Amino acid sequence: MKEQRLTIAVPKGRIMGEAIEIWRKAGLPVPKDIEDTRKLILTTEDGAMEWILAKPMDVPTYVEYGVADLGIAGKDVLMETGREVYELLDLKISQCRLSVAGLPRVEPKGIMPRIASKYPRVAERYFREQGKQVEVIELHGSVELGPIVGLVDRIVDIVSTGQTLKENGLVEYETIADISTRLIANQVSYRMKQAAIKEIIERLKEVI
Ligand SMILES: Nc1ncnc2c1ncn2[C@@H]1O[C@H](COP(=O)(O)OP(=O)(O)OP(=O)(O)O)[C@@H](O)[C@H]1O
Ligand SMILES: O=P(O)(O)OC[C@H]1O[C@H](OP(=O)(O)OP(=O)(O)O)[C@H](O)[C@@H]1O
Repeated sequence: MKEQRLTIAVPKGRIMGEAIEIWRKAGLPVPKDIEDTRKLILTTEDGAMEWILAKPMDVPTYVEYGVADLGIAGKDVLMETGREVYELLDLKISQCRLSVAGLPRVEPKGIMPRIASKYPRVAERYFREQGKQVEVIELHGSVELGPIVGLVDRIVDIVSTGQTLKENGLVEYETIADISTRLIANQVSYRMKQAAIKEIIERLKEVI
């Protein structure tokens, strides 16, 4: 594996813990001190892999441009960014769904209902495919606030346990997609570093 040193873009935040766990279970090297450092680039002790710690939504960007050979990204992020990367493996972690939600028993108003989302492209596409004209308003978090404060009629957001919706008096109307975390690759790296990448895939497959 030494001749084929790999760089992987890993999302900071909730996926990272689970990704580290699956990586360790597969017997793959994880940089020392990864859980308690502010450093953004870390190398494994054997020098075989470099880990770039990125914002979840930015992981496919590093991979498409080839500064990372591999990446770990939610299907939601892949759907939203539409980056040209190969999706190699479903890691089956951080499982959730992307849904349409809103206040109970309240129908969308007007000819252009408003939709709030951290996923504006996914939301646009979903309603367009349904033949519905909507105005999508991009928010960067706490999206559930949207319908409560009267900003929007509906939200498109991640639902996992449903607790956030419930505690904020919202209900789920439709599921757009089931979401889980994927291993992705740069298209050129996948060809040039095939041996090292395949070894990682095989080891991960054994523990998924
Ligand atoms: N409640 C949840 N339960 C399970 N998985 C989730 C949940 N929310 C998000 N995810 C998955 O985890 C990924 C990363 O979520 P995380 O909250 O760390 O990112 P983020 O909100 O985009 O982070 P940041 O706000 O720091 O950019 C998402 O892209 C999605 O695939
Ligand atoms: O169904 P649940 O288990 O309650 O999980 C769903 C919540 O988790 C995510 O939010 P996150 O914690 O990432 O915060 P955010 O609103 O800042 O994105 C998502 O955007 C929902 O708000």
